[in-house]
Amino acid sequence: MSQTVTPRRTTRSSASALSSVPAAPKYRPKPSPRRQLLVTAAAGPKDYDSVGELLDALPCRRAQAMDLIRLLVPAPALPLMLYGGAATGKTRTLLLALTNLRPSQRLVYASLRSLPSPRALFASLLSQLGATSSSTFSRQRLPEKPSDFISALRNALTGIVSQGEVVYLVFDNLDVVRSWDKGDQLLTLLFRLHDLLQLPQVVLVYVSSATPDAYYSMTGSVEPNYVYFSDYTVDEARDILIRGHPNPKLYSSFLSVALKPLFRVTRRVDELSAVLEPLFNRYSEPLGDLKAVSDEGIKRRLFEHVQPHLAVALSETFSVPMRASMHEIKDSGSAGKGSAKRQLGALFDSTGGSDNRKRKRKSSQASLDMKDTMAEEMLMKGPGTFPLERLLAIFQCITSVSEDKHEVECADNKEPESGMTDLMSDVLLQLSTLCNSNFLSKSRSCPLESSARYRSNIDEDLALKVARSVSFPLSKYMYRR
Ligand SMILES: Nc1ncnc2c1ncn2[C@@H]1O[C@H](COP(=O)(O)OP(=O)(O)OP(=O)(O)O)[C@@H](O)[C@H]1O
Repeated sequence: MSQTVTPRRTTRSSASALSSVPAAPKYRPKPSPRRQLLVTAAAGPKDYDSVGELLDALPCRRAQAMDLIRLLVPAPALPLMLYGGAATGKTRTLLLALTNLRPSQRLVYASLRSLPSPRALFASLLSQLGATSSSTFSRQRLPEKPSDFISALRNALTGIVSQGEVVYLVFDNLDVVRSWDKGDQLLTLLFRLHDLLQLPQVVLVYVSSATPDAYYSMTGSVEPNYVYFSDYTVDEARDILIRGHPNPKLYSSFLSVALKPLFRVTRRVDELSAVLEPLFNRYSEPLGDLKAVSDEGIKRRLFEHVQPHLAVALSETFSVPMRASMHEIKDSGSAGKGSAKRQLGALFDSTGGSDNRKRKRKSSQASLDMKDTMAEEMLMKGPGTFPLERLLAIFQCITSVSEDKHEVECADNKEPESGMTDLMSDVLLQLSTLCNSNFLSKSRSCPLESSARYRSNIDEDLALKVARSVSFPLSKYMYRR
């Protein structure tokens, strides 16, 4: 029965309608009878229970799971793209939805984040399809050229689908490919696979933290169906964390004090769970054998007990992993250091670093008033964007200040402070980590410069805390009107 169902083809506008469906089950309209039928059809005769179990295992991702079950039904199924921010449950939902489909299916899964090159990707796919173990492909003869890869892939897939199996070919963390050498060419190839393979029993699934717009210039001839994974709200994160907890009542009262501050630092439910678990043990310590909070007084006592540990957890969650030693940072040379330091005082202002002191001296009361109004307007607009060069310049200044302090400490035979010794120079890696964790977001590029611009999503308090953790005197350099 499921074979005859052809999934609806979404357009970009219907995709955005999809994306606007709230993730929380309570807001989702009841599925129509037709939709329920499709779900049951996809799940197979005895599987209604397992669809329920599947949805239970995916708190706050009910809408996406239902869409996936419907859209993954073979065949022919159009390619599918799952997109949304980091750790929004894309992989988890997809893999669980796939396990819920009929048994005669083959999953070929490539996480591009863990593969270093196109060649490694080709090798992984072919080996999962059993093609590399056959006499036709020895390890030395793995295809280098895309055309050889396509023909090897088609051969391997044809053998499998001719035996009645459906193959799901999943490309997870697709956005990573954009940073590969000739990544655009590979992406074009991956998006054209549907046309190149011409195998309706092969369902292509792309998973990306970048939005579909990021791939406009390289889309294939068939537009995929889209499923959007919105960021979790704090309430959704709370629902996910409480699910399956052995003491949900006490955990819930703990989360009411601990979750919000941590949620400002990370929205990843896996990270939150890891940080919260030991804190919860601390929180419940004063209760002894008691399993619940009986009144507000006890609640307050428990909060006071956990508060210092929460503060430590917050500062630990802020600290960025650091790898390189100060010796590596010294490679940037001392010649540029002086000039970098001279600029430092103006770098954190809201004007992009332009010096407006001279003009200020001359300003009349009217122009001061106008400036105040503009400042207010800027505040209302929120943080502006900045180019990568500006971030690099700030980073260089921070490392040069840290380096100087380190040198003074060494000269005084003092033990250097820990944060100072390991500021790393790999700023691009940090930039990507910051973007992935939503501390920075990539904004639209400037039409004149045509280079990417970034926006900081953190507030001043957090910036000051991070600066403290690396002993950088940020407040000295903050621009105040
Ligand atoms: N709704 C949820 N219920 C339970 N766990 C979840 C949920 N959403 C995410 N997680 C957990 O968060 C972690 C990240 O989830 P997952 O890898 O599916 O996210 P993703 O969107 O694919 O992330 P990325 O884009 O970084 O690859 C996993 O440990 C996963 O189990």
